[in-house]
Amino acid sequence: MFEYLTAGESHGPRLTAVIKNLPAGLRVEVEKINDELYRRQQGYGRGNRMKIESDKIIINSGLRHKETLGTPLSMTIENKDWQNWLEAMAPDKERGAEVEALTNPRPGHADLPGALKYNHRDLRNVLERASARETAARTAVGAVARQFLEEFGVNVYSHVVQIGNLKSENWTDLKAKNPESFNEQEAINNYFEKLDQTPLRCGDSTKTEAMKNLIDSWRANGDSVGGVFEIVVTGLPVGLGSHVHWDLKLESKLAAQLMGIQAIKGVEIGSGFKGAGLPGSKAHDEIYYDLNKGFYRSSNQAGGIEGGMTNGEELIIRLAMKPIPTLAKALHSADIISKKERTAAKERSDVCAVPAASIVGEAVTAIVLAQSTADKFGGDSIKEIKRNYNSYLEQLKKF
Ligand SMILES: Cc1cc2nc3c(=O)[nH]c(=O)nc-3n(C[C@H](O)[C@H](O)[C@H](O)COP(=O)(O)O)c2cc1C
Ligand SMILES: C=C(O[C@@H]1CC(C(=O)O)=C[C@@H](OP(=O)(O)O)[C@H]1O)C(=O)O
Repeated sequence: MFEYLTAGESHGPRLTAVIKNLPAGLRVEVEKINDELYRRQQGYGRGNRMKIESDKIIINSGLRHKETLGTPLSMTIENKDWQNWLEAMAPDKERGAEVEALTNPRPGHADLPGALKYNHRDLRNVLERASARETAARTAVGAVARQFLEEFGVNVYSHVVQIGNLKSENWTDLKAKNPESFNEQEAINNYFEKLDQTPLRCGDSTKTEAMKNLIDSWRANGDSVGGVFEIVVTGLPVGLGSHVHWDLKLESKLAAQLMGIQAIKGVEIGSGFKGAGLPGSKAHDEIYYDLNKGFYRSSNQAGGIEGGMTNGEELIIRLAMKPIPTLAKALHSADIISKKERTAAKERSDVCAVPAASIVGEAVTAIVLAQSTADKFGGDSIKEIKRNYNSYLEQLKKF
């Protein structure tokens, strides 16, 4: 379930997303999809393209009176910038003499390996699809997945924890500070990226302005900057994913799809790389039992996954994003036609897309979790899936 495809070039007419097999009877609010598209566009550090676009979803099939039909859900997002690229990106017109080929590849982008692999002599044939414009379509798919997950009380949050070398505390640090007085809902409200708030939400609000200033200084230098964001998921039941085969493990599904986001170069679950340096006595989450709560843990180093399965604790993921490859002070490159020394192409570009990517990270996480939930509880309608889910909860209660 929730298999999907996206299509579309960055400066083509529109982006398309098709979700192949959703359960019937799922309530989908178009406004909630638009909210996520809006959040993705807000991130601090973006370039001028975001002033042109104002992404809105168009539903083409699969939804009737706000409920899924169990048929393919197809959606499109118009590229407003298309109007400025009618000649350069025309699908069914011969190439005009005025359309210049782009021949100076950018280090760090798909330009050169893509041209060599696909035998293109115009780098635009590669970059148009490599572009993270595509993440708008994935965010729309994620927004549908989120609405499915909400039916099961699952919520996905994110915030920025590092810009350049400037770090802020993460969710695990925050919870460890005052475990006795920790109020989960209050912390969630204070900590995570929201629709109506600053476009760079860092849990440690004292660092938010410093992070923005850092992005501004990289922009002033004609440079770019990367960072790390953290995703936290609440409300997951025990047992999504499986230990029985490598490709059924929840981490392998999460890592594969999250690494599929443009410019993401590292995935960490729970204490991750830091955990590798801890003694075993400090690295694991001791098991307790309470008649009301059932089995629970006093810490969450595992980040909510043990043996490839959710263990009922919060899912905690951190993703490293490299600095944006297009630089105003362009890097050294070589022309693919003349083979002579040239500086890399410098198109209009973002300086930092870590806050924006955190929204894409939420969407992709929601997609993986919706897929895993549908795999475990199966069914053609949302009612059938819920029935299976509720009877599983009963089984856990009686365990
Ligand atoms: C939300 C988002 C916005 C991005 N904006 C830009 C940009 O404006 N300019 C650019 O060169 N790369 C940008 N990137 C990164 C490139 O798309 C990415 O580095 C490129 O496709 C090569 O893929 P790779 O970094 O995964 O190897 C962005 C990535 C994301 C997730
Ligand atoms: C369009 C989006 O991001 C784009 C991602 C991107 C890249 O190379 O990845 C390059 C830029 O495109 P342009 O050259 O048109 O300014 C970004 O604006 C978007 O996120 O919607």
